[in-house]
Amino acid sequence: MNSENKVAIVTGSAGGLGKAIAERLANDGFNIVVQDINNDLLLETEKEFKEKGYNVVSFKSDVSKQKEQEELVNFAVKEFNQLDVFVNNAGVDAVTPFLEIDENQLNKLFNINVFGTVYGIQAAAKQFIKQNTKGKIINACSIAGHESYEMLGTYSATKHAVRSYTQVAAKELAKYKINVNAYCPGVAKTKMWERIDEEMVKYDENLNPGDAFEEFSSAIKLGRYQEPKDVANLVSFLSSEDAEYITGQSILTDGGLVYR
Ligand SMILES: NC(=O)c1ccc[n+]([C@@H]2O[C@H](COP(=O)([O-])OP(=O)(O)OC[C@H]3O[C@@H](n4cnc5c(N)ncnc54)[C@H](O)[C@@H]3O)[C@@H](O)[C@H]2O)c1
Ligand SMILES: CC(=O)[C@H](C)O
Repeated sequence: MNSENKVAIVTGSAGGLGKAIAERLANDGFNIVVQDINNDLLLETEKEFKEKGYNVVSFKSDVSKQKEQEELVNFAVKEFNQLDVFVNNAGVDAVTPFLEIDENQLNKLFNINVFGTVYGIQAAAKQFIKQNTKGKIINACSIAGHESYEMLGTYSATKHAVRSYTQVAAKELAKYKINVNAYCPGVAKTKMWERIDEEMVKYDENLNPGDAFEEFSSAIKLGRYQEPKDVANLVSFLSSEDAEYITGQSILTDGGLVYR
């Protein structure tokens, strides 16, 4: 294995936090595989990154399919010969009162946020074991993995499950020198929060567009909402040798919102 040319996969990286994470890891010197289900946006991001001089390839797939997570890892290894970091970033949201949670919502959110993360951990870990190298797996959790939010019940439950799988995978995979951690962002202005705000406003006649986002953000002690680069900074650290002695942790990066 070539320690000069480390390779990272970032799922859900056509936009939002995943794109910022992929760009930061590229600047850290990683060869990057960007992955997303949104092919148009994915190709745009790949083109933009290539123009910036990053060593990047793209793979369109659905993280909720076990076989496609395996194919993603195989693709990375075919392109770059090895895998060092796998970031399970892809995720989806849903906003409803508890009494309106239905089968479709449960299936969609658990399939992508939870099953997708499990399949990603498995595919990456099997590759690290085959390579006989250390490896780092980093999952997208959330403040909602530490605290359960009204109107975000299913989403919060999926992020609690991600925290749980992060712990158990860290325990079981430690013997292979695989670190498994998670990042827990707070409130970042991505497409996800645009959708959450839009839905929350629909359910509350006292809210105007932008109010739900402002309400959540107003509790942040450092006085500003999260930028994608704040999240990328943490993922960069968790991907580095400096994080070698950290495993099983779901680390908050939220500007002072949830205290654990
Ligand atoms: N934005 C926030 O404030 C915030 C806070 C805490 C945690 N998070 C978590 O961070 C991660 C990224 O969030 P974001 O705000 O960038 O979201 P986003 O919606 O802006 O981007 C998510 C990306 O994932 C992709 N995706 C969705 N389903 C997919 C699938 N089945 N397979 C592959 N790709 C898929 C989307 O196409 C999109 O490009 C998510 O896991 C989210 O839960 C976000
Ligand atoms: C979207 C998210 O995870 C938090 C609730 O901001």
